[in-house]
Amino acid sequence: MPATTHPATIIDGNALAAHTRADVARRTALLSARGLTPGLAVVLVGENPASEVYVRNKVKACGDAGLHSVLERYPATMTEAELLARIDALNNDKSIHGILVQLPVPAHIDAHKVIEAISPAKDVDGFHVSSAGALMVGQPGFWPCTPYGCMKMLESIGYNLRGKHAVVIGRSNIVGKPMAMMLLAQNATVTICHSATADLKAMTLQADVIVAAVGKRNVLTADMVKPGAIVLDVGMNRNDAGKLCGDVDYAGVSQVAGAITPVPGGVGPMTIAMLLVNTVEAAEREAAAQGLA
Ligand SMILES: Nc1nc2c(c(=O)[nH]1)N[C@@H](CN(C=O)c1ccc(C(=O)N[C@@H](CCC(=O)O)C(=O)O)cc1)CN2
Repeated sequence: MPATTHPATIIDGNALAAHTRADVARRTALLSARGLTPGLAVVLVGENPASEVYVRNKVKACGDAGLHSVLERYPATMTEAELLARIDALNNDKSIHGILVQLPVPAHIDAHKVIEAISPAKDVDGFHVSSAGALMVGQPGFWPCTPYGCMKMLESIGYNLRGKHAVVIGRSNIVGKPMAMMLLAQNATVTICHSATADLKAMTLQADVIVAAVGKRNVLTADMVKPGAIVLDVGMNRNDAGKLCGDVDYAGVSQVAGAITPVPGGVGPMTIAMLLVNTVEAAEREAAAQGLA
């Protein structure tokens, strides 16, 4: 058994998201007073029940913060060409500053092609190759909402990443890779682990910060965590009782870690809050381009 310290500080994603959304509401009010209301288009193709919840929450969060939003829902039979045509129309819609296509899309649609069709200026998910490239080279651009939210959570506890060892478990384009880039930009030493990592425990035991983003429960257990480490759980899974849980064995790890994010109520709410931040940012850039700033 690992040495037990004391229960970890819980990083409350709901509270931080509420605070972040209040700041978005303030920025939105300033823009609206100048005649430019930030607008988000959310496109959902098919009937994935989890996606239905997420897009509803995104639209509600927009309304609560004073943003304009449109939800475009299409049947799973929508063709890729039809979806690309809708994105083209939204790219040219002056009332829309941010566009997202909820993932996953049905199998007959190429998600990469769809993401690349979104104008980089409206890519508030931060998934476009231009956005990924900008993050990689430290240029202004939109950061993917989930890792961006993780960075805000670290900031909220005043954590200084300089010289710290961060281990990211997972190498997806929308979480693991951008997460590693963001940690690196803050001068952390970063290790990316994945399904072919020979000895995951040997890696995580060295980590001051661990981000678990695999999509599999109990990927990180208490014996894999150095006492006092910061643990961010990006996973969204169901346990045997059907209850929502993350990638981390929360009960065990929270006895060893210095701080930890819960699931639910951790990184998830921050994903939506950072989407609003990116959308208001896109609108602010447009306002500046129009000389309204
Ligand atoms: N176009 C996108 N698609 C997807 C993204 C994304 O950022 N852009 N991320 C995920 C889903 N997602 C947002 O879209 C998301 C997932 C979970 C949550 C959240 O708040 N979860 C709650 C629990 C919700 C529940 O009870 O089911 C929590 O963790 O507290 C927000 C957003 C994949 N697709």
